[in-house]
Amino acid sequence: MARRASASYDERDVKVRPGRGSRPRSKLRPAHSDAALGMVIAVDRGRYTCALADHVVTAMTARELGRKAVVVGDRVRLVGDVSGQEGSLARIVRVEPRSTVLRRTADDVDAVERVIVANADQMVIVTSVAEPEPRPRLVDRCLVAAYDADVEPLLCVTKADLADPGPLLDTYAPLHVPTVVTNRDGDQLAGLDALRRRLHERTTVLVGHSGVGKSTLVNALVPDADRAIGEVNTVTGRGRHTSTNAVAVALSEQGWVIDTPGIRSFGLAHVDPARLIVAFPDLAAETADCPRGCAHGSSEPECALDTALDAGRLEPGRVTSFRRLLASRERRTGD
Ligand SMILES: Nc1nc2c(ncn2[C@@H]2O[C@H](COP(=O)(O)OP(=O)(O)OP(=O)(O)O)[C@@H](O)[C@H]2O)c(=O)[nH]1
Ligand SMILES: [Zn+2]
Repeated sequence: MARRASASYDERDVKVRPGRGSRPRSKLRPAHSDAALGMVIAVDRGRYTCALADHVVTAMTARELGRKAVVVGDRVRLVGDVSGQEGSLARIVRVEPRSTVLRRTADDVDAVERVIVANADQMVIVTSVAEPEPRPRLVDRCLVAAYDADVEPLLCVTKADLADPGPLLDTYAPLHVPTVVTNRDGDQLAGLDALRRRLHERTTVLVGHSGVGKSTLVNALVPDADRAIGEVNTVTGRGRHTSTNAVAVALSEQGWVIDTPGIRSFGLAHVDPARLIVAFPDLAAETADCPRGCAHGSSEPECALDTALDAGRLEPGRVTSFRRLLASRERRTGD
């Protein structure tokens, strides 16, 4: 299925700072202070599709940016031909400071971090009740990444027409993560209104395993998403978007939803192992009774997680998920 972006965004979504025309240019502050502000909505082989106030332009990065990665969600300053006309190419001369950075590594020991999106304030973790089966450990990893990046998580359980979402919801109930359930009903998607309310005026990144229904959600939320991506592709002249990249789509309600390609794993080499527990609040509550310095791993002699397990206060699967993640991360430091 084609990845998509929107050419029909709302100009209120792109916040333009007041001009600085009256201020003299200092030597330290180079030119381009009058550069147009845009948001990167798609990246494809060195070409950046950027949404300006009322049109979309294709851009490349200027040499002065160096090797700094520019990703979907970035607010950038553009110079050159910003008309967006066919064949035009603008230059990105600056990346504005990011409010959030969502990262991922190939595995838990990989030193190379990949920034998935910038400036997202919400992460919708999409998981289907069936086809494909839920992968709780992938969900846990997404939660870790969300908390680490200071991005608010939301769980979206899809395909509730195929199986009862109850057990999956029960698993995550103790986490107090907001949850939305959707299902196919004829050729419609039910449950969208609750999701729409959660997306209002926010920049939301959708993550999840391949096939869970992310693109289906985006298409249902933004009825012209497919047409919009077609327009972007005409601009870049590169045909269909590769499914290896994230794409931002503007919501008519204001806000952005960023579709990302399906993932099999979510490497967390960049996350401090001591912070993993933050994504497991149900477990964290039990660790108050741990001895000082307890890392809560399976080899800890007096970890309160074991006491809680024995007493039946915790679901074994939750503790296993946490400890597997912890062990996987600790391998890196050789502990
Ligand atoms: N039964 C049912 N099928 C659904 C539902 N939502 C999506 N699907 C189907 O699930 C399949 C995968 O949906 P996609 O939206 O392409 O999934 P995706 O998460 O975008 O997958 P990737 O692009 O690989 O990451 C498609 O055949 C959809 O028609 C649903 O609520 N119920
Ligand atoms: Zn412990």
